[in-house]
Amino acid sequence: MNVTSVTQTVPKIPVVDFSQEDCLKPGTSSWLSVRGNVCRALEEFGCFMAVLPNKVSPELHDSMFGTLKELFDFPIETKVQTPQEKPILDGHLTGPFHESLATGTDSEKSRIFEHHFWPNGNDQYRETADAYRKVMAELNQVVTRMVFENYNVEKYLDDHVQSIVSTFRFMKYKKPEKMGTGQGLSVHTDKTLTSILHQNHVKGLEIYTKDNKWIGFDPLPSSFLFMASDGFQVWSNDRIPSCKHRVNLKENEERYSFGLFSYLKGVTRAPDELTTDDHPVKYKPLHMLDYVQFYMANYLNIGDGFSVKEYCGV
Ligand SMILES: O=C(O)CCC(=O)C(=O)O
Ligand SMILES: [Fe+2]
Repeated sequence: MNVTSVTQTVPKIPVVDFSQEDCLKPGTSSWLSVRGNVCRALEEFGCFMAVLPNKVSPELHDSMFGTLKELFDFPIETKVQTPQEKPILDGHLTGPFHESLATGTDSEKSRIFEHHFWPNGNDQYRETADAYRKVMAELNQVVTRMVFENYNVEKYLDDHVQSIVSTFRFMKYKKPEKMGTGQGLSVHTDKTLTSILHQNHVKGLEIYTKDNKWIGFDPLPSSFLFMASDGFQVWSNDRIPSCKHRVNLKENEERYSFGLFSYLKGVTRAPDELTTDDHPVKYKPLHMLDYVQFYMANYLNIGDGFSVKEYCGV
């Protein structure tokens, strides 16, 4: 009898290294090589781990998580009064295992958020949050440009970028009381265009692959998880899948994370170039801010797994 050895390959979240000089400069050879890696990863996984050691120092990382602990330690009365505007993308939210605090990213909203918690301001919070927000917004712009170039639709890039509106959201997860799949955040895709996440050392974020496997995100102090979300799936006419993920808490420590969640104002639709006879249009035009409000208002009935295909698929 022949014994055949079977090698099982465990998929891994693709890692894209942004440390090479010039890779953030369009047209350079390192830009083109990173662009290839980014676009392959997005089409295959809907996400990738971006490593930016030159942009995020361990000191910045530690300072941010120090200030986030202080933020979540405010009394619940202060947290629930976090300023919130319509359409609701900011403010305080709670779930059974986590809570989040979110602020708009423009300077006025950032100032109001900071002064809600610290009436005299807080330099550590402001400086670290600003530094992260800048790096994450730059990463968002760079990746968006790479994707538009990849599909030869750069002519739409400026209008697209001008319509992006973002929220900066901080999250704290309790220590798990018991082991359980999905404890933390259950399986979902984000109702955003893109989400960029950063976290402390406590693992738990997992992404779902095309071949039905869950893979864990192994963070580094200088890494972000870049996720394409529902809006990108609609825009790309299904070429880039919305990354399905969950938070599965297993470590006996509090987990902190934060993200830049970006939306497109107005209507999102695939460019004509991405809707062809052999790839016909898959979605009705999507008004993303209405979609988010619909999801939040109907959450109890439609649940976490509600997809953009159910909302506006043709
Ligand atoms: O905390 C994380 O790492 C993930 C958060 C998340 O998936 C979300 O807020 O939609
Ligand atoms: Fe998410």
